[in-house]
Amino acid sequence: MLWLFIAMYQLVSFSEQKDSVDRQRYDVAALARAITNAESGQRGYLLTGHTLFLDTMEQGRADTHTLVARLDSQASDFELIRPELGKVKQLIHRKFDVMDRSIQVQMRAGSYASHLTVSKDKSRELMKLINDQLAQMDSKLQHLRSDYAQEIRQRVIESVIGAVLLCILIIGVLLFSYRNTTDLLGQMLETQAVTEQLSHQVDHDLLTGLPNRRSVDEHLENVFQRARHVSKPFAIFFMDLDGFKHVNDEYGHEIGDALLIEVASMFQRVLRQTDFLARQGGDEFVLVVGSYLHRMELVQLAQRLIQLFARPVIVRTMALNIGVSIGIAEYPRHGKQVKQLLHAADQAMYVSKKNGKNSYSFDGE
Ligand SMILES: Nc1nc2c(ncn2[C@@H]2O[C@H](COP(=O)(O)OP(=O)(O)OP(=O)(O)O)[C@@H](O)[C@H]2O)c(=O)[nH]1
Repeated sequence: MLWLFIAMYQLVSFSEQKDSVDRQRYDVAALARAITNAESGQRGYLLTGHTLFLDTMEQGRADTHTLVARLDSQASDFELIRPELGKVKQLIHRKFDVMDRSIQVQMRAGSYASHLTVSKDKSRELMKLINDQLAQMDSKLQHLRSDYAQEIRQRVIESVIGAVLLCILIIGVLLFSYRNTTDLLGQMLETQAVTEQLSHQVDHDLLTGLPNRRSVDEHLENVFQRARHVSKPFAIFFMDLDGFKHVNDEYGHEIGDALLIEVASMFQRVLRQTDFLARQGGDEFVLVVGSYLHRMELVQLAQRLIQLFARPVIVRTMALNIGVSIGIAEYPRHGKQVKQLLHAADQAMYVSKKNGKNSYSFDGE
């Protein structure tokens, strides 16, 4: 990570230095042009005598001074060209000296003077020396530029490798944390499933899967509160199987268990979704009819339940003859409290037993 950071920092730094070298080379080339312009102005004046050319010469001189000053100020960054720059400054000074003198002679002579040929040769020689120094400067700068370009290439490669490694690292970390998260999620789901199973076991009968006695109390309390609020009746069916002990005694507890499971599903098949069926214990079941309009509905339901046992119940190819005795208590007719109603339904069930079993009775009737 630190390596990538350093490589990128150096990449930016070398790019800036390369740009700086390019600017320096541009100035060197511009300096050569500025001196040539000044010289052209001088020649133009010497040949034609037009002072207009003196302006060109002065412009060239001014540009030359500006560029020399700029190269000088930047030379601290480019120590390697300082010797050539020093020589160029001296040569330029001499060059402009020669040019100025030839102009003054021309002005005084008033026409083309013969000695100007000497001055022209000197000027040419100086220009050649200047150009040689400028060429050397440019060559050094060009070398420096290719060194920087090489460094930049190197840093680009390092940055790309660093970035790829960083990506691999990030992906690795993400995959690792994803795996940990999934494991954690799996454990949480497992814990949740175990918790749900445990809470289901607390409220349900293990054999039949029906709600147990504990749930009956809870459910009845809710139904009772709602019924009190909206002043609507509800009914409790207390159901006890007839002849169940005989099945146990004759075929064993295992068949008795299977019969209880079968009876639970037979009951569920004739009930509505709003009815609540629970196993109270042993061969006793409680049914809460949460909503009905007429007592006749309760009678019909009780008859349907009894009718279920009109034929033997088939359990593992065995035909078992049993029945069901039902006691019914209605709210608010048979009691205004849950306990009272449960007791009333239980009592009514005993009346059915007494009346010959496999029948239903309403409390007190
Ligand atoms: N197989 C099995 N038997 C159970 C279970 N719980 C209670 N019993 C038995 O169920 C029987 C219930 O007794 P009773 O209600 O007197 O039997 P019954 O033959 O239906 O008698 P009546 O109600 O008078 O008709 C007892 O023998 C209990 O041991 C159970 O979970 N599985």
